[in-house]
Amino acid sequence: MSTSDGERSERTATPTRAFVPGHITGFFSVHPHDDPRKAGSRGTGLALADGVMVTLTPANETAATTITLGGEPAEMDAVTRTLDTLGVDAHVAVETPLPVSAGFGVSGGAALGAALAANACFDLERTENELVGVAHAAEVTAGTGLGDVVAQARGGVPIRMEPGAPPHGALDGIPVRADRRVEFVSFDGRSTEAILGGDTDGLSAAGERALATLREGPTLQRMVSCSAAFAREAELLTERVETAIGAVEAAGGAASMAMLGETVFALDTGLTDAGYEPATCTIHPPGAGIVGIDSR
Ligand SMILES: Nc1ncnc2c1ncn2[C@@H]1O[C@H](COP(=O)(O)OP(=O)(O)OP(=O)(O)O)[C@@H](O)[C@H]1O
Ligand SMILES: CC(C)(CO)[C@@H](O)C(=O)[O-]
Repeated sequence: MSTSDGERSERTATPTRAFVPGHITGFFSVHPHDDPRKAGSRGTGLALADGVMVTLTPANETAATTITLGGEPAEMDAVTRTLDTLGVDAHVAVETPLPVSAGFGVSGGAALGAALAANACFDLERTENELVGVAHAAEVTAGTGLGDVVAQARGGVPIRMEPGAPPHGALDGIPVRADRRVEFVSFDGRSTEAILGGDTDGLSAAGERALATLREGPTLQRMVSCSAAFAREAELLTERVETAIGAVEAAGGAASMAMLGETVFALDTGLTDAGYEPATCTIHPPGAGIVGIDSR
């Protein structure tokens, strides 16, 4: 029996929270398509225990969707489009310890968190794949990402074998320990929209080569070395990123650049051993999900 509108609104007044892991892309290739659910990227990345917490509160009947990032009013096209597609208006509070526009997938995380929280809060009765599809399409259309949402929904060390949201895309992954340490230093942000809006042919060719090499021996170590080869071939490195990756490698570690930000990530204590003072984090094997109701 379907739920009546009255019953539905009774069950909707409570704020709902979703957690989405951060996601560093190591390498990627761009695969456009007219249907944003089929568009996306191939590549690989790391899902991180530092992520995006989204608290969604239904807007009252006259109010439109509003977003805050770290308590400040913010525009996030991917989030707005997600809620528009789901046909709901809400206040979306996004909290994250990660820097925005620095290669950690904050916009994709906010969109996916909003989709999951809206589904619970408004009793929308969508499946996980449907919600991932809505958030992925919103992120692709906004121009802020191609593969973060599907990777964040999965967790761990996802390999994006085929582009797009379910059922179009295909994901695999590299098995890793849950508490595997990752370090990062973020020098500056970089506009994902600007890079994706430019010529991506050379970058995509380098991404396809990196994926082929990774598939010959899919390990975490190789994921990072393929990422470093990609970053160099795609000519995305800035001087300070190149210097930091070189310093980690010289100290015997593995590092690369987080796409798309001026950020270096390293396995274990790679950046510390090279003399940097990095932020530390761990790989997060589970994917995104609802974490509870905010009863305040
Ligand atoms: N203070 C802010 N700094 C940067 N971006 C902001 C800010 N507030 C809102 N935004 C919005 O957040 C989104 C950031 O998307 P972007 O894809 O650049 O970053 P990301 O998702 O954190 O990382 P990446 O795509 O590099 O992994 C954009 O839609 C931008 O308009
Ligand atoms: C385009 C991208 C690097 C932006 O973070 C990511 O979404 C990806 O790997 O598709």
